Amino acid sequence: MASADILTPHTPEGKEALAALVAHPERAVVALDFDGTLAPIVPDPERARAHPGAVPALARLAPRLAALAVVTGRPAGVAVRYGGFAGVRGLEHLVVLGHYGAERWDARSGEVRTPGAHPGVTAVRAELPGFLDRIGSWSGTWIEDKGGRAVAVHTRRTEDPDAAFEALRGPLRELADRHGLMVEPGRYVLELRPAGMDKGVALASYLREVDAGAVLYCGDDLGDIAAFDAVVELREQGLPGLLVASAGTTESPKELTSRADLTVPGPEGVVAVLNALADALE
Ligand SMILES: O=P(O)(O)OC[C@H]1O[C@H](O[C@H]2O[C@H](CO)[C@@H](O)[C@H](O)[C@H]2O)[C@H](O)[C@@H](O)[C@@H]1O
Repeated sequence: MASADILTPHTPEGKEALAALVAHPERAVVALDFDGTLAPIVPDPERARAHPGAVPALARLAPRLAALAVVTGRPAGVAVRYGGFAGVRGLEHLVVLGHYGAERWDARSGEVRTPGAHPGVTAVRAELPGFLDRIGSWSGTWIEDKGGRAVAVHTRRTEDPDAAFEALRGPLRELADRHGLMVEPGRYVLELRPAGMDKGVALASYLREVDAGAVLYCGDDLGDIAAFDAVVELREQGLPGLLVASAGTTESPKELTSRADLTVPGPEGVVAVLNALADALE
């Protein structure tokens, strides 16, 4: 992929934000989602790993920026492990906002700050296997235990992931309601987690914290729409923002791609964008 060509937003807002980012990288924040953006989608969520070009590209870019963040639905520590983000030269100031922003890992300290287990999640973790048996969920439906802050039910490995996903929506909503949780839908995954935090709230608060002068946000899934919306709102208040969708498969949600200033083909395209930006800043 030709390096400079990929970094070509098609909207005036995107072009303006890219110009602001290149003019003052020392005030800019680059924030990216993990699965589907930095890591290719794979059938087994425990085998997801960052694209081999992702960490080198992030490490090239980070020293030129005000801040670099990964904003993910994963527990922060899991994203750090699967991403290979710890102890990397150039990523000494990386921040990973996990569980949609409820958790935070700082490369500086190497520690995760977490609000601890939520009683509703604890109850659902215990109830879920029996619940899925009782409702007769599709064979291949898989529970991802994400610790005390969320539990996810995946249908990618069933015979008909769409049908299995649709069949689960109603029952899981009812289960979540009963335990004071919300259902976060994603790419063949329905996640039960506490309300009150999303990637938009997390991103906006982080941008305020570092006094960002411009932002690039890149994501691939429904959970990233809150971050896209936050950037659109901040743009209206004068903060230049570039929205990048990691897409190119039939799974890419239109609600996300239609809001993007730039759409690139999956993690490979994201790595190309990061390298093109690093080239522009060098
Ligand atoms: O916010 P993200 O970093 O994008 O995390 C969202 C969810 O991603 C993971 O599931 C997705 O990726 C899996 C591995 O490629 C794939 O098998 C699955 O179908 C996708 O939905 C993760 O397992 C979830 O916990 C995250 O919430």
